[in-house]
Amino acid sequence: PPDLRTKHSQPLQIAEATLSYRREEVGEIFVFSTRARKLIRSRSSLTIVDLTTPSRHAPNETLARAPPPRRGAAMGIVFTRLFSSVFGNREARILVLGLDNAGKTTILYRLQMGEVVSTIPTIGFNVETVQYNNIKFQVWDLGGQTSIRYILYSEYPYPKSVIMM
Ligand SMILES: Nc1nc2c(ncn2[C@@H]2O[C@H](COP(=O)(O)OP(=O)(O)OP(=O)(O)O)[C@@H](O)[C@H]2O)c(=O)[nH]1
Ligand SMILES: [Mg+2]
Repeated sequence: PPDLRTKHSQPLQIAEATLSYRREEVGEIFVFSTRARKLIRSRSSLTIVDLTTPSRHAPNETLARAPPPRRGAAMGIVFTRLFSSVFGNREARILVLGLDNAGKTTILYRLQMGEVVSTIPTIGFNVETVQYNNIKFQVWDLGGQTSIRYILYSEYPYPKSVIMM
């Protein structure tokens, strides 16, 4: 696994939360902003986000939400394009990272089952294989609560891609 404690550390603006992140030259990152409701894609390198640095917000306030997006059509198209363009027919492992209450588990089960299910805060992680069109991917959804972030992220097997929420 990448060592999250090395390399450059720069501020990253995500949904009004200023986080500290460290860059690893391994792949790509996809940042899905629930607030801006858009996907920001960086082709240059995978950025593994170290969320152990406290933000200026309390955890549950950090991603204060805009009104709920219309789930369904728009998001489906976004993810179809995203995963088709990147993975083709291959299997891929994807890591979903983000602060607690950001909507990571919701996205995982929305992708897998096509509907929004009610969630509870994730202790540990969820791993699901999601078949989406002709793409099969293994999604690791890691709990975002402060006390478990660092250990899980640093022990996580090397991912192909990251969805940061
Ligand atoms: N309004 C709104 N609420 C959302 C959205 N996505 C998720 N939620 C709600 O936000 C709450 C937290 O969602 P989760 O998916 O459990 O968040 P999480 O990132 O998995 O949180 P942890 O497991 O604690 O890291 C739930 O009540 C969801 O129903 C969204 O796009 N809009
Ligand atoms: Mg969760």
